[in-house]
Amino acid sequence: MSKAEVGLSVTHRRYVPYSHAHYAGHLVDGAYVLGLFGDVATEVCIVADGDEGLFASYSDVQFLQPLRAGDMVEVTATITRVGTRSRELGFAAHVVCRGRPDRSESAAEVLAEPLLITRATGTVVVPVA
Ligand SMILES: C/C=C/C(=O)SCCNC(=O)CCNC(=O)[C@H](O)C(C)(C)COP(=O)(O)OP(=O)(O)OC[C@H]1O[C@@H](n2cnc3c(N)ncnc32)[C@H](O)[C@@H]1OP(=O)(O)O
Repeated sequence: MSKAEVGLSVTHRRYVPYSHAHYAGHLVDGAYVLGLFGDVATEVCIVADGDEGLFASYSDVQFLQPLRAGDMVEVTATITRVGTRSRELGFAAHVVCRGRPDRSESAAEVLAEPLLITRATGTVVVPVA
């Protein structure tokens, strides 16, 4: 039986390796964050419906701030609508720690406030219960 309900959420936290730097200033491509959203959506589907689910579409994606190699990023997916087999999810990615190369090569700090870098809305589809 489905446990899907509005408000159910899952959070993942991950270090962004320097191997993923893609642009000047060690910026990471936007697709990297969408990959993280896919992973956290998968766990939502498992928790709610006992299946990995399939990502059907994004209705909105906003890249609000850059993500950089060396960041510690937290991604959250929250169910915002429950259909028969579809579940609409709201996504947010926040940087919680960031490097301080001005201090030393490996210096880094916890940000005073998590920095919202990406927001999205998407729909996953699960099998019939
Ligand atoms: C968790 C993350 C996983 C991934 O990242 S997987 C990798 C990327 N995704 C894929 O490869 C998926 C490829 N797409 C598909 O296989 C199919 O395409 C779907 C399984 C997603 C849907 O196909 P079908 O099962 O035949 O859909 P239907 O029976 O027409 O509709 C079932 C429910 O799904 C909603 N829906 C279908 N397509 C979309 C869409 N494009 N955007 C939003 N919703 C969609 C409908 O409305 C309905 O909803 P209601 O059950 O609540 O009534």
